[in-house]
Amino acid sequence: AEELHWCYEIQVEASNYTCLGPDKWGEHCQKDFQSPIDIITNKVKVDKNLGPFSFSGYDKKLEWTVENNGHSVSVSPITNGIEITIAGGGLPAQFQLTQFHLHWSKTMNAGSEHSIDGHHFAMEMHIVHQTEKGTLGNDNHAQKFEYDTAVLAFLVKPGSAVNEGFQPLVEALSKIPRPEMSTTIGQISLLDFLPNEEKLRHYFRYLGSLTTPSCDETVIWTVFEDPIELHRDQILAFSYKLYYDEDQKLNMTDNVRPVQDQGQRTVYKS
Ligand SMILES: Nc1nc(-c2ccc(Cl)c(S(N)(=O)=O)c2)cs1
Ligand SMILES: [Zn+2]
Repeated sequence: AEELHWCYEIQVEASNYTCLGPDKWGEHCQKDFQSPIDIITNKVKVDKNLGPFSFSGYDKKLEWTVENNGHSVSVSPITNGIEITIAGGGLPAQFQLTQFHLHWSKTMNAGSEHSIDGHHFAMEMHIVHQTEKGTLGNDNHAQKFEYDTAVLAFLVKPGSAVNEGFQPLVEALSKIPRPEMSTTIGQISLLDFLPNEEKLRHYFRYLGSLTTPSCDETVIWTVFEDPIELHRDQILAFSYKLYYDEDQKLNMTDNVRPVQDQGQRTVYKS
């Protein structure tokens, strides 16, 4: 079964069991510090070191590549040299943006990977940043750290208004129905996709993993408390315009890993 590719539960049966669902994912996926988790708000601990983030390049209007990668829609900056970075927010270093992508469902309370007090949202957007693994400070008091990935997670709920910032991405979806298809969108900034900055002060923080194989336990997770609002039709477009398969038989939807045990981990809040 090793040569079988990983997939989400909704694909297992549809693919005639020729792919490995979440309970069978290999590599690090069966270990104890996995993501996503259910965030139980009355158990979180306030950490006063969790200050505001500093975003650099988030306001830059850029071209972006939008790709159907068979598991999600992945949006990467065409930067020609411009670095988009985050720092602060209790992070141990500065991290560079690599891509953002989303998870979603047709069911408005089943499309997020993290849940808050057992409640799932319609979608979840992950903005993925990397830093070179290594040490902080000079080597006599080097602080080694293994967490080389920082993901900013935004929950999405259906609202009454169209979210104009998302329209270019929503309209691009019909151009990339099948895996490996890509297109470009642009002159857009990351800020166009985010709630306005004063809403970015309230967040949860915990240490976990990639929510897709190889599930490396190298991720510093930030889950913002305030959801993004998209119109219901914008949310549904992801499930209706995108497919998991070449034959366009299986809508790309429910690309959501089930929540994992929190174990002895503490969730902090800003
Ligand atoms: N092939 C694919 N890779 C991903 C991916 C890559 C890096 C990361 Cl950090 C994540 S996640 N969901 O943990 O944010 C997902 C999605 S689909
Ligand atoms: Zn993700």
